[in-house]
Amino acid sequence: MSDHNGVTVHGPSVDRGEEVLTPAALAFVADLHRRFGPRRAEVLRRRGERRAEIARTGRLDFLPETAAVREGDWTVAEAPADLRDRRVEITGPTERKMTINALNSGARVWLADHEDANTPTWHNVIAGQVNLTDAIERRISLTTPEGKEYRLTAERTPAIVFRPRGWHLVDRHLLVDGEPVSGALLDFGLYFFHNARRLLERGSGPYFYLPKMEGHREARLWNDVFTHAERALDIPHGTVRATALIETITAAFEMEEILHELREHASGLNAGRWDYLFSVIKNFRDAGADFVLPDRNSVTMTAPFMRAYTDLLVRTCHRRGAFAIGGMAAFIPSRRDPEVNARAMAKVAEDKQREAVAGFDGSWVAHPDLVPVCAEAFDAVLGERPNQVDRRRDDVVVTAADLLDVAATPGEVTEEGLRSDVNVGLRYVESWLRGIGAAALFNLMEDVATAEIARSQVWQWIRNDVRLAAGDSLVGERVTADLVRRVVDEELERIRAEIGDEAFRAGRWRDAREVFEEVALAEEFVEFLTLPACERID
Ligand SMILES: CC(=O)SCCNC(=O)CCNC(=O)[C@H](O)C(C)(C)COP(=O)(O)OP(=O)(O)OC[C@H]1O[C@@H](n2cnc3c(N)ncnc32)[C@H](O)[C@@H]1OP(=O)(O)O
Ligand SMILES: O=CC(=O)O
Ligand SMILES: [Mg+2]
Repeated sequence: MSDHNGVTVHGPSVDRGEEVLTPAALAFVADLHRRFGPRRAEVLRRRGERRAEIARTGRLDFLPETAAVREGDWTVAEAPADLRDRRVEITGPTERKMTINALNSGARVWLADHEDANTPTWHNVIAGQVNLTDAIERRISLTTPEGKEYRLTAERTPAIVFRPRGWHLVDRHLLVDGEPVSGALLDFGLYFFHNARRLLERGSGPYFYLPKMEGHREARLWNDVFTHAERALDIPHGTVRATALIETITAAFEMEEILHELREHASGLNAGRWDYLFSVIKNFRDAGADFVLPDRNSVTMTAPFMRAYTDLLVRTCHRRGAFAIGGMAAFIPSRRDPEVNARAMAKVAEDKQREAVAGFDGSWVAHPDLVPVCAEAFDAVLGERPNQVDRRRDDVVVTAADLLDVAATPGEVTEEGLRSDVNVGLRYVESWLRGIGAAALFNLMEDVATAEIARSQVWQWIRNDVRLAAGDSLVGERVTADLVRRVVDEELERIRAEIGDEAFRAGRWRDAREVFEEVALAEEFVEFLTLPACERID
């Protein structure tokens, strides 16, 4: 533990951590926290107010007070050279091996993730920053304990777009005046402090993905953080480029306003489909049967409310000269099982083709083997053009009712769906608690966002007296907290039988069960599963 000018570092020691946690970098982060912490608290308070309003009315609408922004004539800043072609973006945590693999993947952009795919252990947070700087310096290499060598082989590496944590999380490993620092400001501050100038010198820039925002005031806060940070380090205004994830239902009603707030720093919007589904469930959890979603794996991007959301996103972006970036198809290829591999390739190809045809300028993949699949889908539509921002989608008309038309989603709630939510929820939380924030489970990518859907839909089914429409032993049963506890017992037993007693004992299954039951069953809905889970790391 070290204490300097009101900044206390509590985290365990991390190899080369002193390169990241320099007195000047800590002072920069502390200044951000002191300056913007109260506004962060204010935006979080507003989230609570808005949610109370949704609970009261069961509705949401476009904001009357910002109509002039939606109707006005404005565009976002021009794209820097290395962000003009974003047709394939690979995402992943900043762990060293994956960093090198992502940089060698052939993607145009690497989303270096400290949000959905990352457990914020102190090691992950700080080692991730070490890896990022090494990556930018092109001096990153690794020899694994098994003797496998990793180094940069790609001549052209992807532009790095760093995703800091969202506004909701704090990091107890670093206290500013005795208060845990905002995770968002810590991640942003360290990355910007160490790398903004380095990136500029290499013909790139400090680029960010902004996660889990719920409205334009949160975008204004980020924009003010960028402006201040640029000024503080004497970096030209507008150097930062931010892509805002539209991954909450409230933000979907403020896409124009979010881009407008960020316009001098904006690069585009991304359709973060998994958190979006979570947000729909969370916000309308007590709005009755019309908002109850069927089994998680049966909700697809062709559901009318998802189609409305993505069409509106493309229309909004292209009207404002901004990039529209697609989301993550969950299917993960397998280098061991050709059948699983072929299915993943086909499913991802279908998803990326749909996005390219709808007007997106590029999209995400979760695995290096999917880079060519996404590239092919976008090459077919873009050809030699770097993007299709000039393709206006003025034909799209999306109303509030379209965005909220959850009831038209086909599918059922089944025993298989319930068991899958419980089994995947437990496995994912267990993995997260061990510091691994993204996992392939049953050949699907699971991260915080997908796990949030699993637990929140269980919560919602219980509150809405849902009965299981199909299944073996449980068909016709009403989903209750007791039933879910029984399923938790059975699924944990299944996992124990599969991995063996020894591995089960060595895992974090008891903690995983406690966290899962808290976030799926507690009377009072827990806002984010990572809040109780963070109490159990380091
Ligand atoms: C909702 C959202 O926010 S989506 C964005 C956040 N989520 C993510 O970023 C998930 C990213 N993807 C991943 O983390 C991984 O692909 C997983 C965990 C799903 C699967 O990983 P694995 O089980 O290691 O897959 P697999 O064994 O097939 O990997 C093969 C190789 O590709 C590498 N690899 C897999 N995914 C990635 C990735 N996203 N970035 C870099 N390298 C990767 C592996 O490290 C492995 O390398 P190696 O052969 O040198 O050992
Ligand atoms: O961050 C992306 C999502 O789908 O959630
Ligand atoms: Mg997300």
